[in-house]
Order: sequence, then C-alpha cells, then structure tokens
Amino acid sequence: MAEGAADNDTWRQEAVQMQKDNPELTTAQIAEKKKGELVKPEKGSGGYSKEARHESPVQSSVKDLPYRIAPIPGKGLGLIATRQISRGELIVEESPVLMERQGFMGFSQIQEQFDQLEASVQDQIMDLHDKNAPDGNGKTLLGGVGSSNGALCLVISRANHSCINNCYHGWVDGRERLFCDADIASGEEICTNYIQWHLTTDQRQRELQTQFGFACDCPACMQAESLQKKHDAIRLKIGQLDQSIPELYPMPSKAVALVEQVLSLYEKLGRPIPYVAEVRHCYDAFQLSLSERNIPAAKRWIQRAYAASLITDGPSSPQALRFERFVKNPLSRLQDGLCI
Ligand SMILES: C[S@@+](CC[C@H](N)C(=O)[O-])C[C@H]1O[C@@H](n2cnc3c(N)ncnc32)[C@H](O)[C@@H]1O
Repeated sequence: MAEGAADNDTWRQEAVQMQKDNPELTTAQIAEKKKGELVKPEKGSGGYSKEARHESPVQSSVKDLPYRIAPIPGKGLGLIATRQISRGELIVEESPVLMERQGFMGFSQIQEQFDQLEASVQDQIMDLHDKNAPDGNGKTLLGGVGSSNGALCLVISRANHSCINNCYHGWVDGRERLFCDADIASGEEICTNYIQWHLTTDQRQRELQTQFGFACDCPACMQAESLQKKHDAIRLKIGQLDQSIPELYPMPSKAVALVEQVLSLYEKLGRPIPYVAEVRHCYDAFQLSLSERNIPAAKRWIQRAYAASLITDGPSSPQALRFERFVKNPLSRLQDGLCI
C-alpha cells in the first residue's frame, strides 16, 4: 500500500472512531476537530481529504447550523435545535448523496453510486439507521438507504417522526428542504411527519410499526385518552372533508366553505396549519373563486397560497414563481386554462 494511502486509512479509522465515540457530532464538526491532521488522498483511493470534507453534501459551516445530530433516547440519532427556530424558517436544504435515476434505482445502481462516493460520505450512509438491523449489527447498504426508490439525504434522513411534527420536508428541483412548521425551542427535538395527518392514534401506531418498526410515543400519541379521542375525531374529519372538496367542485362556494372548515380544523389540533396543507387548500380555493369570477376572494386565496409556497418550496421555485404571477394578475390563471 502506498504511504499516502496508509495515512489516509489511519486518518479515516480515527475519524470513524471519533464519529462513533461522539455520535452527536456532524461530519463537518469532526473535520473541524481534525483540521490540520488531513493528508492528501491518493487519486481514486476514496480516502479523506480536507477539500472533500468541506465539499461534503452535508452543510459544512457548523457555526450557524440551527440543528445538531444527537442521540435521542429510544430513537437512535435525531436532530436537536441549537437555537430557537421560528415557524417558516428553512432548517436545511441538501442534495441527495444517492438518488433514483431514470425512474429506477435497483440495488446494483445504488451500489454503483455508493462506490463512487467519498469514503466519509460512505461512512455517513452506513451509519444511518437500518430498520432490519436495529442494534446496528448486520447493516446492509439497502437497509440504510431504506428502499430502492427515491433519494437519500444525509441530514434530513436523521429527522425522526412525530404525529404532531414541528417541521416538514419536501423535494424541490432535485434538492430536499426541511422547514419549520411550528416554532421550535432551543434544545427541542426537530421532528417531521412520516405518515398522513388524517389517521387516528391506533391507525398511526399500526402504520408506524408496520412501515418503520417503532411504537410512537410523541405527545399526540401519549396525551390523555379524552383529548386523544377528541383529536382523533378532528383528524378523521379533516380526512373526510379533504375527500369531499373535489366532489363539490361544481358548487364552488360550497367547496370553498369546506376549505375554510378544513383549515380551521387543523388549528384545533393545537398547532398551526401545516404549510403544505395551506398551499394545497388555498390554491384550490383560489381556483374555485376564480371559476365564479369572485376576483377579490381569488386574490386573497392566492396571496395565502403564495406566502405558504415561499416556505415549502422557496422563492425561486417554479411553484412560487407561478403563484407570484397569479398574485400580480389572478386572471392569468384563466389564460393557462382553468382546470379544477
Ligand atoms: C429516517 S430514520 C430517522 C433517523 C434515525 N433515528 C437514525 O438514527 O438514523 C427512521 C428510523 O428512526 C427511528 N425513529 C424515527 N422516529 C421515531 C420515533 N418517534 N420513535 C422511535 N423511533 C423513531 C425508527 O427506527 C425509524 O425506522
């Protein structure tokens, strides 16, 4: 083995050990700690390099990160807020390290992409939770990735689930965004939602156990039985109304009334309306109002959908830009051909 490669290997083993001993540290923090110890990698050796560390797909500047990765009792690792995070803030946006290409990501394709990654990134992928190996023994690449579909982001993959989530995630233009959906206090866990909103406690427990292999003990699942029943009924009602809205498209005013009802029901669950729900429902109401030529109402709805889309998708996203056009001129939606 060439001398440089051996040095790299030692550095790599030390870095991996440091990550194991300090699971709360991000890769970038480890790189920071080991600054100065880095050696140049052999070309194609897949070893660590200072440059590669700082070009890691994980956000590299640790100072201002609003989260840190840390062990969470009973959940493996998770994301903890390093400061107060306000509703609407973008927590992290990242590119996937592995992703589906041309609609099919078979195992051999994942392995091929994996083999081309920096060793540090490979380590982070293999460090991810594998639901088939909960104690960490016998992990496989596919188990860490979770499925042979979709894409894998290193930070957002660490977000655990809560049925009363304070953040949410989504794909925009090949990158994944994690945004704050309800104010998060410093030190609080940042949790997203893996499943549908419209399920009762029992249904959610079954789904999380079957799909993800854990029993959820989030505040929504642990609340007193009377409140749980009340909230289960609200969630079911949200689901029913959601389904009924399209059935009422021929009667736009009635459909808009249902949109208003759904939005107010979300607030009865003790948290603000999820931004994604706001985008979808307000855009529906915009189109319904437009179909009745109720322009003042259409303007109000599209302004609301636009404001929420700035959070879910970001200001330069195709969706936000399209909504911005409708805010300026609601009737331009008719020129596109209104179809509800
Ligand atoms: C996408 S990973 C989240 C990060 C993971 N905790 C880790 O250490 O890499 C999903 C896995 O995390 C665990 N998990 C997520 N939310 C949880 C929760 N609320 N309670 C217990 N385990 C949870 C489950 O094992 C689940 O299959």
